[in-house]
Amino acid sequence: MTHYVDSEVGRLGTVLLHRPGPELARLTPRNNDSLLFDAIPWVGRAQEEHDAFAAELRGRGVEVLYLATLLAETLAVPEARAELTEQVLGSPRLGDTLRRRVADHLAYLDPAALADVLTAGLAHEEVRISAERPGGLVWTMMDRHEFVIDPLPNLLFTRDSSLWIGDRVGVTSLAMPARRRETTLTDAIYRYHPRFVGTRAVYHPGLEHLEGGDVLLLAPGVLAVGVGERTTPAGAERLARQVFAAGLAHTMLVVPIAQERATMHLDTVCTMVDVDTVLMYPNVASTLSAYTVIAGPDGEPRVDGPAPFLRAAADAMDLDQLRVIDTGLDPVTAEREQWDDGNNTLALAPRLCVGYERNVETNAQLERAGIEVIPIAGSELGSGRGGPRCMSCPLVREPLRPPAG
Ligand SMILES: NC(=O)NCCC[C@H](N)C(=O)O
Repeated sequence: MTHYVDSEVGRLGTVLLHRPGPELARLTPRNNDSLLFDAIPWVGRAQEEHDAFAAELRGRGVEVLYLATLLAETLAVPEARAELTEQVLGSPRLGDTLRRRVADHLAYLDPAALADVLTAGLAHEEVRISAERPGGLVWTMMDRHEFVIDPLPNLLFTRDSSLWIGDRVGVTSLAMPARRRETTLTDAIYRYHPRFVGTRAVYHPGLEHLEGGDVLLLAPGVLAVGVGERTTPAGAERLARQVFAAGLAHTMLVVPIAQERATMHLDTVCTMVDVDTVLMYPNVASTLSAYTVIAGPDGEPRVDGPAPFLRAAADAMDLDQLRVIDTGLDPVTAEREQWDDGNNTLALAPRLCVGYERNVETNAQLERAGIEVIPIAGSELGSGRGGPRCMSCPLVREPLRPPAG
């Protein structure tokens, strides 16, 4: 099985999604902020919206892989099961007595049920405690609203926890505590699932912070990496070293973005909709800048700039200029639609993308510019602040440059 991605827009062949499940039902007004959701989603409706998104992809010939299915299949491999179980049991929050109770609880679960616990977490009242099997001091002193294993509601945003560059997978290094455990799951899937045997890695979670939503494959050999609330300058430098050493890219544009929630990743303000066209938040289009990083002769990354992002990108991509489509017509509409992930489109092919239907102005702008938009509902999915690009991790795209050999 060859997985290969060298652009944002080559015809999409295979994508990894996560159908939201019981982990969303863990969200409450007490924990939604720390779990990075802006509201409490209606779980059933979020699932319907997600199923409709997946159906649109399948209807256009895209193979949809589900993270929970891959995880359950991965957990059938004894080494993977042992590793993922040890990881959650290794939490210093548990203490020895509660650790034994949780270990017993997990030991009886079949792979699918264990996958549920690893994604939805384990609530205080779900641990089997009795006079013969006491919870000990930690369990007794715990608030009943606390989790023994934290849920992962942001797994929905598969874009951030892994990414593919060429034929290599990068398992990222997530910055926010609420998301860190996600990469233990993606890492295990790529290392143990039979589908990925022989896959080489270009990044791993022990490295500096880097999130997939910050990485755009502008053209074969040219990456853009946002640096802001999530990805750090050190993460961008590390990725540059890794991709240059592996021969996966020759140029990386490092793009500073505001360190705030509305612009948490580069793909919240800019996505590609054609080989030479980006959809961009107009309030930043003229001010975004970029440092151009290339591999020096000694292998050390060499840094130039900053220069205006659009200029630097066009130069790196060997274009006269990069075509820009604005989201929204006036600043207020633009700000509203950016917040609702208007910029966060998923390209299925050049000039064909998926976008949230609510971003009426943005979608009209795209259509006027000759880009077909497949509108999907996202009133519930969007409560986690992510759109179609955030909710998808492409594993196969038709190459814009055929793979060497
Ligand atoms: N690439 C993206 O912009 N992903 C959206 C992630 C949303 C999630 N609630 C987060 O705060 O990390």
